[in-house]
Amino acid sequence: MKIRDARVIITCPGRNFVTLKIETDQGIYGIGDATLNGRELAVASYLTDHVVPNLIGRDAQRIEDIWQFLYRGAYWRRGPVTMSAIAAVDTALWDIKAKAAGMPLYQLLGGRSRDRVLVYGHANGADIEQTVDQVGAYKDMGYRAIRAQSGIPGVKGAYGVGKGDLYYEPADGTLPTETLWSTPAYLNHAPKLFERLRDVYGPDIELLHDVHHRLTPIEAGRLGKALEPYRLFWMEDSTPAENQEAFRLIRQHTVTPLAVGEIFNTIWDCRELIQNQLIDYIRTTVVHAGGITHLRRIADLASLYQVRTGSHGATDLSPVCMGAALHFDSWVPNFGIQEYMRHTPETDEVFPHDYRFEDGYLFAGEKPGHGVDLDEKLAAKYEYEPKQLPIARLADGTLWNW
Ligand SMILES: O=C(O)[C@@H](O)[C@@H](O)[C@H](O)[C@H](O)CO
Repeated sequence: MKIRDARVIITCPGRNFVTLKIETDQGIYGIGDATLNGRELAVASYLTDHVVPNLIGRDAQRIEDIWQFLYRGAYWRRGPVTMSAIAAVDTALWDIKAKAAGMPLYQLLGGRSRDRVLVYGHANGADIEQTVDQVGAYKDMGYRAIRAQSGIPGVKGAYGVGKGDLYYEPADGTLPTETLWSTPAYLNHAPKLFERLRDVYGPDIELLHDVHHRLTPIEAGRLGKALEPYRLFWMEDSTPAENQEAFRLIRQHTVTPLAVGEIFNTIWDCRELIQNQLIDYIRTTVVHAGGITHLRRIADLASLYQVRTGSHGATDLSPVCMGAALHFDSWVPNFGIQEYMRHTPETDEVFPHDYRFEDGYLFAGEKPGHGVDLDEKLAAKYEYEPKQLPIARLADGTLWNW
């Protein structure tokens, strides 16, 4: 089965998505997500200019060999642009293989390890009471696990606070929006949010929180300790993770479970975190960590150390990534949870799919492949719009981590 054609399709039904479509000489095609929020065109060019010419004429069934060719063959390894491009090819090829076999993708991976995929949604509010109401709204929609974020008095544009609708989207400007950050105000505020949430909703609902890389390791240890009485499912990205060793300090101070990995691209970014048991959940995704082929390697390493998966699933990952992730989640033995931020109805229309949400769970569909398609005519109506993620500064003007 030879690759006859491959091309990149960019569409912006409210936000930008980059999709790779690979066609074979046997009429079967597959699609893969290549979206890198705020840097979309870099991956599109990497694919169109450097990857696609290498794909034409290759055997579409040799997924592993093509992965190795793109990773080793470029000489320049790793990085979000390279790995998102490789992921798009890999996802499209798994889609093709599963379609050719007439099987949903999870069957090819080894079959189901579970019937349904536990997901968490995002509740956020301008203040604690609004977040409390939003958590209630998510509970009413059936969610069993909810990430809670709240505005902080005196901190303009604190992370995770949307503009009041279900479809929070941080990449909101042609040039980055400037937000403010104050660690002392945040550290005083965050435990109060979770104290209130446990008072209102009791001990059973799963609560999660994203620190979004804002703290130093010792501050993260302090926060984790302060949150212990409220039994979080996890505390996410509490400190930047370039220095994996930094997590040892956090671990020494708290038993709040730790999650990290949405900006990781390869197994090398998390090897020490996993092998030293410094985290509980690894959040790498299909799209940013080299596709199903590489994600499987990361999950297998993690399983040796009882680290479970918790894939990133924000709206800047397209429904193609979500579809592939759900097949992966249905199979992977050491599954933890899947993030699920809803896409807008416009996005869902551009990417018809057979996964569905019910009672706090997502269900991968039974169609051959990963079950997500792209309506190219509709996609063409939504032109690319340059949009970047915000930045954060301290009150004195120092650039901080957004
Ligand atoms: O946990 C998450 O989902 C967030 O960290 C993301 O929304 C992140 O801010 C975006 O994916 C950035 O593009």
